[in-house]
Amino acid sequence: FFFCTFDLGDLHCFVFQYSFLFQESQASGLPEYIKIVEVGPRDGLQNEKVIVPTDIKIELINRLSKTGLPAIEVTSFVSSKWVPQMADHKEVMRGIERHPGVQYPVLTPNLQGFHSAIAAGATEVSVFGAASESFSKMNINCSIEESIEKFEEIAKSARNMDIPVRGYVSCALGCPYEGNIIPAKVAEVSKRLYSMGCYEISLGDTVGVGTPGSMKRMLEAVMKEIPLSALAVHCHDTYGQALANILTAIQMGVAVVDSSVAGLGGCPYAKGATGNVATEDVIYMLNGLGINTGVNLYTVMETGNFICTALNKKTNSKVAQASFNTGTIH
Ligand SMILES: CC(C)(COP(=O)([O-])OP(=O)([O-])OC[C@H]1O[C@@H](n2cnc3c(N)ncnc32)[C@H](O)[C@@H]1OP(=O)([O-])[O-])[C@@H](O)C(=O)NCCC(=O)NCCSC(=O)C[C@@](C)(O)CC(=O)[O-]
Repeated sequence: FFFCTFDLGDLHCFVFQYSFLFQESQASGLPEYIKIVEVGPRDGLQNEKVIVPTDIKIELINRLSKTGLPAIEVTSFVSSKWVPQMADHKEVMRGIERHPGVQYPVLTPNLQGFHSAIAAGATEVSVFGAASESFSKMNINCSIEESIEKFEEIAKSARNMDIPVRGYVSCALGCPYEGNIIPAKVAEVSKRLYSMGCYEISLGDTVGVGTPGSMKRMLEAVMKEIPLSALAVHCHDTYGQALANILTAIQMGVAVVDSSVAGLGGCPYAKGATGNVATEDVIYMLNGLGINTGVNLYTVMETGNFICTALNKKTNSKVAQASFNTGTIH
């Protein structure tokens, strides 16, 4: 192993990296590599009450691009009346530096959003459906069936333009309006998104109510319909279960995890739900399991520090909090 010192604000911290750990995952049957999809600039910021200046959003994404993250969700091409924080989507999309090998997806709810995104230079989009009728209506103002029709239009145009499409299924472990959601419904919506050409389905615990038990039951149902290699999990941490839920998913073979720097976030249409699991905490856990992510924990922590300072709030990352308190990352 080796260690190095670094400055985080006034702090001098030590980073220990145990390279031998990376051989451990092979022996345990866990995936050797987990792809982290950073959703902080979109999911993390969309619920912020005060409008974050565009140059801060661009700086956040540029910093994240230097951490080794393979995918960074940039913004969403939705109505500014619905989500005012994302109104500067074009400027953000046009303003960021793009690093080779990094994907920069954006959310598009309909063809109007898709065309605006492409015009602004997007090269990957995500459609976002739900396994709950009520959430679909509250979030995108249409039923699940109507949303599928809109997503099919996007998928068709995207196919013609060689644009990859990712699909979200919100409320995969519970709905803020309907409560329990049956796994069969999640599997059904996931299958429809996958069948229309979404290369990956991200299963969203939008309200963060899931547990390892409900995660397992939901994944078992979805895995009957969709190859494991096309699944991702997207966990909010409202009930403090996100890391346990992610561990359950990766023990079942899921190798793509969404997370948000500093644990920022929440959905404007899921009242009370807190942010996504913190990227720092996911990386720390995966490092400890010997799973490679290619992401540098220290630079993500620095980026978390940058955005928390800009937003004048405390990080939600336990790893960042502990490192600030003790001056050490193990
Ligand atoms: C989907 C709409 C637009 C439908 O909204 P609508 O009102 O039904 O749309 P419409 O087609 O009737 O058009 C009404 C107006 O909206 C405009 N409009 C129409 N489409 C667009 C567009 N794409 N971009 C910009 N403007 C648009 C359109 O031009 C028109 O403008 P007006 O003539 O009144 O000036 C609306 O409901 C909306 O924007 N919803 C936002 C939903 C959202 O962003 N939610 C948060 C993200 S989802 C989430 O966080 C969950 C996730 C993904 O993270 C996973 C998880 O955690 O589970």
